Amino acid sequence: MSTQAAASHVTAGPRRTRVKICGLTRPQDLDAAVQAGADAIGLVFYPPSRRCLTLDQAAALRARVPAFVAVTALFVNPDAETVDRVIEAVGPDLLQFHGEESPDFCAGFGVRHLKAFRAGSPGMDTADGLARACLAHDQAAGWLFDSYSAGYGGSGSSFDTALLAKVPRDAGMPALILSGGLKAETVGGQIAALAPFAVDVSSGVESAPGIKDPERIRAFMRAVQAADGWHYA
Ligand SMILES: O=C(O)c1ccccc1N[C@@H]1O[C@H](COP(=O)(O)O)[C@@H](O)[C@H]1O
Repeated sequence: MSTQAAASHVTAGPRRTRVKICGLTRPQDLDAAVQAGADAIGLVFYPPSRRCLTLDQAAALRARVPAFVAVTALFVNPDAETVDRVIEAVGPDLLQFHGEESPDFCAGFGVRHLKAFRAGSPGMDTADGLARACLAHDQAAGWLFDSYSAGYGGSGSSFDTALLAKVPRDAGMPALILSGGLKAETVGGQIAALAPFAVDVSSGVESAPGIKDPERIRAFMRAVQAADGWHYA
């Protein structure tokens, strides 16, 4: 192999798209996600959601999570006391904000956070508008893109990813996390087209809201690995 060919092989070699499985409510689902290789799991603290947990339920799930798997606590326009109580009782590695929270609010808890954006919502219905919204949240560890649908997320619906065209992708910027209606059948195409840092799924690996399906979790993980170019036996 020539030097040039070897260099291009190294540059174009397999990458690894991180995977977050969100909306876990049962220990067996958490175990299935961890065993399938999830990098992160999400616990929902938004009372209208059928995936919403009590502090005791969340603490019990959190206790099953092994080292090197990150735990995210998801909120929609919470008050600060609610976030503090979750941090105290559950000890999440990351907070995930899905509402209209301000940059200062998101950054005010001493825990790293993801800011979710509903792509297509007013002000975020053009590539420029969405990029502007992101840049206001430059203290986030990641920008998570979800669809604009009734409620605040977890709906299983997708969005026009052309809206992501102007989101900054430079090193040192918050990670681009693709979400919204992903499933095993579609995630590979999205990874090929957009090369997100991570993908986040909830409805697409469920048999009913809040009830994960272990085979759908495994199929999703296999689809991500195949898109990345990893081939496991
Ligand atoms: O899961 C929920 O119930 C939820 C409620 C409110 C805001 C966000 C929620 N979930 C997140 O939405 C995205 C997309 O989920 P889906 O795969 O389309 O179902 C994902 O980040 C969930 O964590």
